[in-house]
Amino acid sequence: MDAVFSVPEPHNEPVRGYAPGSPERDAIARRLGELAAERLELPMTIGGERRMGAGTPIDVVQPHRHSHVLGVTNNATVDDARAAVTAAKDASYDWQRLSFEDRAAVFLRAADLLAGPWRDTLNGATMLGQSKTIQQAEIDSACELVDFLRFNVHFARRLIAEQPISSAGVWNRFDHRPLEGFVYAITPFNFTAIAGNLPAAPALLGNTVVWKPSPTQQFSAHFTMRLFEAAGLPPGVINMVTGDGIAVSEAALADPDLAGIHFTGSTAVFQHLWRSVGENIAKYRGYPRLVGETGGKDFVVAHSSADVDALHTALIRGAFEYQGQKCSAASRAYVPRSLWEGGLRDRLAATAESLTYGDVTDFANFGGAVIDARSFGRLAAALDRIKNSPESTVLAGGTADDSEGYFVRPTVVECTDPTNEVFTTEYFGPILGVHVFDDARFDEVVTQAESAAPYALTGAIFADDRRVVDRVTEKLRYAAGNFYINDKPTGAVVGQQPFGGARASGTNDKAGSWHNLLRWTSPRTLKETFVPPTDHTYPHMS
Ligand SMILES: NC(=O)c1ccc[n+]([C@@H]2O[C@H](COP(=O)([O-])OP(=O)(O)OC[C@H]3O[C@@H](n4cnc5c(N)ncnc54)[C@H](O)[C@@H]3O)[C@@H](O)[C@H]2O)c1
Ligand SMILES: N[C@@H](CCC=O)C(=O)O
Repeated sequence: MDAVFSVPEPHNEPVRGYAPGSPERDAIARRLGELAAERLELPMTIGGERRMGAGTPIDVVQPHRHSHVLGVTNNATVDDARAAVTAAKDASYDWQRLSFEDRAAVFLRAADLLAGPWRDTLNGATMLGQSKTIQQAEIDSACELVDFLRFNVHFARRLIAEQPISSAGVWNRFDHRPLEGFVYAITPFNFTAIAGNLPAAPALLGNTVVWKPSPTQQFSAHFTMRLFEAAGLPPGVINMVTGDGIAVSEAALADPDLAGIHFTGSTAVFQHLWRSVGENIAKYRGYPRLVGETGGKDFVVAHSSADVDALHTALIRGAFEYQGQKCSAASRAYVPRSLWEGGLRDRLAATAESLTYGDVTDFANFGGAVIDARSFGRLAAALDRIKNSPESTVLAGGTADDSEGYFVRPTVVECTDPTNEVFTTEYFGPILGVHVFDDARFDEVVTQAESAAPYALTGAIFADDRRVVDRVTEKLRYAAGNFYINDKPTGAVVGQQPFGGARASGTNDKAGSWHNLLRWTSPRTLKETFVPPTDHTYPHMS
């Protein structure tokens, strides 16, 4: 077809409310019942074929009721990983020869399927497998994933429209090639949307991918893979391998055709991957692109002019939604004594104590469980250290119970030492550290908070005094990749607040924006001269 196509204008998928009596609530309740009743095989998908593999089996359970097994998956072996790499390479030529519009249509169709008939399946799987409430699942596995898919197409279309200028007699062009080789996408447990986006974004630009989801997200990853297939994704474009990823990395990181890593997860794992790439650098055909969005120790700084109601709500939602398991979660707060002793302390503690964490299929609950036994153990140990720290006072929570599910209570800790681990260590759970300061020390506290932790992901200032907003925004310019004024530091929306951080928080390539997509192309410049010169001399030579 000879045409320059425009792509549909993207819009953010509206968030459904699931209020009592609403049709969407009845529908998700039904689907949750069906999903919970199954005990699925959760296979790999390699070159379009499903395979369980011979690696060690892993039970995928409901974190809020760990005796309930949703499905069984297997650790991919080196052979499985090699098969996935081969399948990705084999599919590469045909996939990149398809027009951009054909590739875009697959992902636009996936977005519409997800917004419609697949919505309850992805939301239900995310609720059961990752212990998200319906609100937290809806903003993730439905809306954010739909947004990623639609906005990626819009941004990629703009990117490939980018062309150089041409002088008289010459036509210059940019060929936006996919990378030469395959992309290795490794995804975290906590966002179904991120897990879907990391393989999909490079694939949209013509790359083929080996995708390794987290074992604790495998239930919703399984349905995401089925969704891509239902949307017409050809075999081998995205190859999903399962399990802990150790054997997958052994094969993928040693392969000469590794062209890029698209990672989201902890800082330690990304640093390990980066080191391995460095050690293998002479083996590769090119320099692999390394894109990693990693940990955070996200702050809320309050000024005495702040609106206390707004601050209170932001701290509760920012710290305790999804059990604090967001890279963006508010985990350290700096609060002036006038606000703290003027009522915020007691109110924050009372609200935190009132939050109910439980079975997420009971829609009355505010949250669920933390993801697994490892996370529970890490958080329980942190709570023990906090309780033994003389500078710390636990004002709410501080307890954990894994008898039925991996439950950790929303915890508020007041700590006098701003260098204590509660202000520096990413716990990835519902623990909020609060440092209270005399109002006159505000600037000093902002300076300390700026680099108290190695991360620079998200942060917020609460103040009504505009001069303070201006001063702090400038002072904390490099302390967060996503900075919020009078709002919680979580809940970035695709297309509105492009997301990512720097320092130990990652390469800041802003998921869901053209900055990220740029990393998955390797442009070739074409210069065509219509009437080439036929005399090698220049005027100054005569
Ligand atoms: N900055 C962001 O945008 C962002 C978003 C979500 C989560 N996170 C971060 O992710 C972390 C929580 O997620 P998590 O617990 O899933 O992280 P994680 O680092 O434990 O695991 C991430 C992924 O890496 C895999 N993995 C671990 N070692 C591997 C290896 N050697 N080879 C291949 N794969 C390997 C895991 O199986 C998983 O799929 C937190 O630190 C959080 O801040 C960051
Ligand atoms: N983008 C999400 C966080 C992703 C990390 O877990 C937010 O803005 O809350």
